[in-house]
Amino acid sequence: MKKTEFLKNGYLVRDDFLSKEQCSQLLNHIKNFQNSEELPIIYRENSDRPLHYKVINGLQIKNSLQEIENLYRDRINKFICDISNLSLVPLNNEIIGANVNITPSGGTYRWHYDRNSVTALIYLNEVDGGELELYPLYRITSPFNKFSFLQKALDLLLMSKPIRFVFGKKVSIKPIEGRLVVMIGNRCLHSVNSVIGSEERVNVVLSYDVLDNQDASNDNLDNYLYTQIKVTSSDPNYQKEIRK
Ligand SMILES: O=C(O)CCC(=O)C(=O)O
Ligand SMILES: [Fe+2]
Repeated sequence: MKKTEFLKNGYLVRDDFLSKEQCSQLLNHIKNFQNSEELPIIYRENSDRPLHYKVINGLQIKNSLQEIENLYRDRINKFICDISNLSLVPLNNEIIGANVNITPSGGTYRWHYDRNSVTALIYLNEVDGGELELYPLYRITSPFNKFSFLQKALDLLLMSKPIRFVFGKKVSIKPIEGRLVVMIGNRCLHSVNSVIGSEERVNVVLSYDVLDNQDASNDNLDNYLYTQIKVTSSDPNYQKEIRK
C-alpha cells in the first residue's frame, strides 16, 4: 500500500478542525468538571524539562465529558484512519486512551515518546508559550525490542540536548484554538515548552494503536502521569521487561 503524506512526514497539522464555538463549549465543560472535582498538580522533576501539569483521565472523560469521548471514538478515529491508511483503534486501557491536559502558567511536558503509535492533539485555546516541540520520526528503534535497556540507552542518547541540537530538526507548533495535530507518537520525540502568562493551556490528547499492539500497561508510568505517588524508576516509560 502507498505510504501516505502523514506517514512520510510523521505528523500533520490541521487548523480549524474544531470551530471557536465547539472549543468554548468544551472549555466550559472542562471548567465545570474542574469545579466539581479538584485536579492535583502533577510535578515530576526532570533534568531537562519537568512534567508539570494537571490531567483529566479517560475514565473521568467517559463518565463526565461525553463530547470528548465521542470525538475519540468517532470523528477523530475516522480521520486518523483516513490519513494513515491504517486500522487504528482506541486503546483498551481506558484511563490512558483519552485525556485532557491542563498546563498552568510555567507548566511544561517532559521530552518523551508515547507508548501508543498515533496520537491526536486538539488545542482548545491560544496561550503564549506552551508550544508543542517535536522532532518528527527521530527515534531509532532497536531491532531487539526484547532488550528494553538497549532501546532506553538509544532513546536517552538521542534525547540529550547536544545530540538533538546537532542531529535533530525541531518543529515548533503553537497551541491555537481549534488546531489539530496528529503525530506518530512513538516515533516523534516531543515535549511542551513552558506556558507564559496567567492562562492555563488546555488540550485534548487522544491515543490510538493498531489492534494487535494493545498492551500498553505500565503501572509505574500510570502512577507517574496521573497521580502524585512517588515513583522509583528514573524514567517510568521503560520497564525492566517489555511486555509485548
Ligand atoms: O500537550 C501537548 O501538546 C502534548 C502532550 C503529550 O505529549 C502527551 O500527553 O503525551
Ligand atoms: Fe506525548
